[in-house]
Amino acid sequence: MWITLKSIYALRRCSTRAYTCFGVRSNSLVCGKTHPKWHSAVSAPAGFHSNSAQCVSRKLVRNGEERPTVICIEGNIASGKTTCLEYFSKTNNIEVLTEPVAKWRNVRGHNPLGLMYQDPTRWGITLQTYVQLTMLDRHLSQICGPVRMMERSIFSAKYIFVENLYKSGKMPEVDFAVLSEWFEWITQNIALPVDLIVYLQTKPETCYERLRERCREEEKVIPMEYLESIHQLYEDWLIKQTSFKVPAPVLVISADDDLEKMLHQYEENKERILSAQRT
Ligand SMILES: Nc1ncnc2c1ncn2[C@@H]1O[C@H](COP(=O)(O)OP(=O)(O)O)[C@@H](O)[C@H]1O
Ligand SMILES: Nc1ccn([C@H]2C[C@H](O)[C@@H](COP(=O)(O)O)O2)c(=O)n1
Repeated sequence: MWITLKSIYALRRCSTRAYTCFGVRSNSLVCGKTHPKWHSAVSAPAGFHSNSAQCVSRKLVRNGEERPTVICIEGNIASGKTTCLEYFSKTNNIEVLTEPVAKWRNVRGHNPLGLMYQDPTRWGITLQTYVQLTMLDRHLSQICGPVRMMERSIFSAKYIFVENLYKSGKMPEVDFAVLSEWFEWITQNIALPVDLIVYLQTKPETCYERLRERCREEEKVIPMEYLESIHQLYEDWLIKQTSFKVPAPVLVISADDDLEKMLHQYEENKERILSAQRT
């Protein structure tokens, strides 16, 4: 099975078992340099699903590059994540990666985000499959500085949005099963390090107001209950820490305040955020 990834990887082998063919390809242009096309042609153990315990760690990792500190900004829809990233983008040596919403609104002329809001049962799987792919691409994209700040993560895509669709009865079980299989394969086989999660904690009411103000066409149908469900899932994941594994320490920033106060809070927390320790 050949897999094409955008970044460079080497397969860290930790077992002396015989391997069959498993390749990783890179075709990306990085800071002006083109990387060799093919990297690492090693293989997965036969039947790796059933005997994966024999291979303690065989994740795909970057090839000799020093990795940056990775900080993910998490929060409800319209909680202020992009605005927060805009603030940090003015700081030297921080690479800011916003969510690829433009792609979710236009993939080869189709709008899976809009379709999902119109008919979540039919199109939830379509949007979330694409979100998973594009978020993976974000996590794996080439390093351009010592600190990377990302809007959300592949983890919240699954633990919050896919979970919400499924739990609310809007995603068929088979769609959820397929997405879960993909997610588990990805996270078990590819190293996706996160060093700090900054959770912008808001009341759902605040998000509702900001959503109305932002007025994104596809989101006009979002009711308050949707924001409440997303809020609850975030709280269970990052505050109570009772639902899913939290991949990094969490810094909670209360984000209901007006813009001026928020910018002040970001300034105050800047050192703490940027000095996140690599795990
Ligand atoms: N602290 C704030 N007070 C009032 N409005 C805000 C604040 N932060 C962001 N906004 C506005 O709310 C909307 C959503 O913010 P945005 O940063 O796009 O949220 P997200 O990226 O989390 O969806 C935008 O119109 C933005 O200008
Ligand atoms: N996995 C995801 C991630 C995001 N969305 C939706 C929610 C919003 O309508 C839009 C962008 O989110 P924002 O950055 O504004 O919080 O994408 C989703 O449905 N599934």
